[in-house]
Amino acid sequence: MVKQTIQIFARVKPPARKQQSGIYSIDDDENLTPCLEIIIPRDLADGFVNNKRESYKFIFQRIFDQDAKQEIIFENIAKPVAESVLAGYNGTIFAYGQTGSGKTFTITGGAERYSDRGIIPRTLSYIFEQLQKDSSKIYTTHISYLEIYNECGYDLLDPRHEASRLEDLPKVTLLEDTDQNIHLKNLSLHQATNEEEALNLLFLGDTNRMIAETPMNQASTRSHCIFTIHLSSKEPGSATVRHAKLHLVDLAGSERVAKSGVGGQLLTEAKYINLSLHYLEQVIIALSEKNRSHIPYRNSMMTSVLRDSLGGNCMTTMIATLSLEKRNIDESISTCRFAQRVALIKNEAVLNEEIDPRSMIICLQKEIQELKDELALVTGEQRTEALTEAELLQLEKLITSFLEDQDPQSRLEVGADMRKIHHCFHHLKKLLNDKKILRNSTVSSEIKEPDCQEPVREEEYKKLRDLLKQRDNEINILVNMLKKEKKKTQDALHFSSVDRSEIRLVQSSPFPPGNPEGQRTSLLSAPTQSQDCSMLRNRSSLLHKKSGMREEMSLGRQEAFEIFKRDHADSVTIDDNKQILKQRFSEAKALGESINEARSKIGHLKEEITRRHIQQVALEVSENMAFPSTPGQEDRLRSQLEEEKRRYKIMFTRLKALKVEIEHLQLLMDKAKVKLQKEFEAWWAEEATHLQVNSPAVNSLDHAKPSPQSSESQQDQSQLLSSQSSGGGEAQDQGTGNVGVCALSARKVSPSPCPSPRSPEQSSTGTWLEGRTTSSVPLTGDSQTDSDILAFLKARQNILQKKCLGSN
Ligand SMILES: Nc1ncnc2c1ncn2[C@@H]1O[C@H](COP(=O)(O)OP(=O)(O)OP(=O)(O)O)[C@@H](O)[C@H]1O
Repeated sequence: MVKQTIQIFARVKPPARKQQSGIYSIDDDENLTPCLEIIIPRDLADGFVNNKRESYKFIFQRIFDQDAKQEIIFENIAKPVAESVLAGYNGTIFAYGQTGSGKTFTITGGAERYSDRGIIPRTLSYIFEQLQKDSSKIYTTHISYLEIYNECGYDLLDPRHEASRLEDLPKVTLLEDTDQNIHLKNLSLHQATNEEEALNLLFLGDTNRMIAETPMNQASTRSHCIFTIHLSSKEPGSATVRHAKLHLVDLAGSERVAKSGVGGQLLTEAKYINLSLHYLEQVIIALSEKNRSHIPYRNSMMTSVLRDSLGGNCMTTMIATLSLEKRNIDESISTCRFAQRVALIKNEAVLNEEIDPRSMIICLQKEIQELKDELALVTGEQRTEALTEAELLQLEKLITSFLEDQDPQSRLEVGADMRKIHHCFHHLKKLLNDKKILRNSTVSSEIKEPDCQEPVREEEYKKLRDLLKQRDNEINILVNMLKKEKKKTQDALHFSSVDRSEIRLVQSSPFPPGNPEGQRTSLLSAPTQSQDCSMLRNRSSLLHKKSGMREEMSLGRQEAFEIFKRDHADSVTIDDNKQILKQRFSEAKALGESINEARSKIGHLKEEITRRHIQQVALEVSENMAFPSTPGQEDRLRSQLEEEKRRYKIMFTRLKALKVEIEHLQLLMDKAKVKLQKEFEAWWAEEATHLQVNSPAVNSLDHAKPSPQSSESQQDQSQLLSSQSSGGGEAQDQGTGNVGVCALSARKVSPSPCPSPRSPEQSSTGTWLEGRTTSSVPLTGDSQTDSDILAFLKARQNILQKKCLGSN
């Protein structure tokens, strides 16, 4: 058992804007306990008569200032917890802090750069790396991802679900067994056999979370997310299994409301906006008070799920995330105070071992049989009828195989039947006697043998002796040769088995340049390819389904999306990541080629060394004399071989790291795309509604719909579409009099007066609907599509207007 208080760390987020100095200071003298001092600016402190304190000090295990990199956070906070999980203890890391203070950044990571990976992906990477290294145990890893919003649990990893709202995800409920253990009903567990599979699950959960988020529920701020790695380990042949869980928790924003509103005191206790955080605080207070017998875990779902992590069987770590800006001072002090209380909580972590039921059943069945046999013997329940011929034959076979078995532990199992036991003894006696007689007869014949032989001459003896000696020498040489060859084969086998698993990745090169998406599967090792493909399929269909995006976009909508994408702030990140991906792919391709070269060089060198060896030994055997080997040449070959192996290892390690980076970048890009599409859909819907509300013409379109279009108008329409899709220089077209049809249409659609000049024809026709609607606006007759077209035209016009304004 390991007794430990909850470890508390603080992380200060870099400020969004240039920070006024002097709000906090960190004292992290190595010999002292690290201390964070928050200094209240004078103007704030003066305003509160009752609270003249100007600074607050808080002690933490360690404080990470603004410049602390994600890697440092992982190494210092998460790695020790991951290590205890690998040893079989439960672990929890939770981030606590106000909205925007960096909880998600710390736990999951930033969405822009690979180096911004947070604790979850880094921990997965570390755990799978360790599992690969340890061949003494059989490990199984499962992942679950739970979101708690408004006291309801949702399974973020349900792959079948095509939810676009949080409420559509499977609901997770709590069940408590008679031993008061909490079980989560409906929370799916997914096996992950390697890092990639686990990362795909993280991506699936994050995407579900993002898609389900609406401005109303603001899931990231108001909900808690618990990503759990379930690890089981077992030694081969043993019935004991160890189970450990690692919860990585991103809590909701810890904002409070002041009890007495504006006039209230700064820094006094205030209520949480989020109810389950309020219950979490109650649990923490109860646990930190001595002699409290009742701990109110059951008040909320989150405290019930994290029951073991808080004052139970778990190694728990809290990260207080702080956004130390002037306006956040009170929230930051609340966070630190909360952490100080948490630090008082003692946990007792034990190894969670249990007996594997299947192995247990086999052991018990064997024991029962043995006991039954013993009982039959003791109670004298014996059979009297003679054994049949078949039974006797069967018994003799058993005895033969028992005698032939080299294992000293082997047993002759005949059951609790005295007839069989007696027959065994008889048969063994018979065998023994037969052997004795045989031996006697051989010895007597051996003694007689010399009598029948002629006396051998002295000379012949000498010759034979020499020949024997020579043969002995030959045999010795050959045996040595054989031993060396055997060792080499073993080495080669070992190396090639390492190679095979490693090079699988290299062999699946080449990486066709310029198509990063298509390269994803080529980077995956063979056994997981099918799984990954299905993951990818899931992922891409998720992009469409989850974002509510139609599989097929109309041309207009596509064009609007292109413009939207181009102007979106995230497009820079996506482009940057695309560039980085391209670079990484070409680096991986080059590395793959070099690795293949190194591998074939290693093969040639090995062949050369073996060939030389065989030649030399063969020469020695045939000439019956030792030839001095040429050590210079062989040493040279060997050192070349070592050098190539070293080079190979270095390149391979780099390729592996590249592979992980590429996978991660692809996930980041996928995520960014989902976000972009989601935002586009929202904007599109908003534009369409706006248009429908503002323009009576759209409503009247429904009535005009069924009129079949003339071939002329159809031609108009196709011209219109082609001009739309050619895109680009609409703004210039306006000025040349060669007005683009879209621009013209857009002017017509606009419910508000367009800033661009109207043609006399347009002025005379009045509103856009009058007269020319169906011939110049590309309507299809389908109300949904038509409203899409109109929304697009409107949006397009808005953009053009903005552009005009911008250029003016
Ligand atoms: N240490 C950091 N370094 C760089 N950027 C950071 C850091 N911490 C947070 N950020 C950035 O600050 C923003 C807010 O962070 P984040 O979303 O992690 O906050 P949060 O506490 O999870 O908020 P919420 O409670 O709303 O989920 C993000 O854009 C994030 O990338």
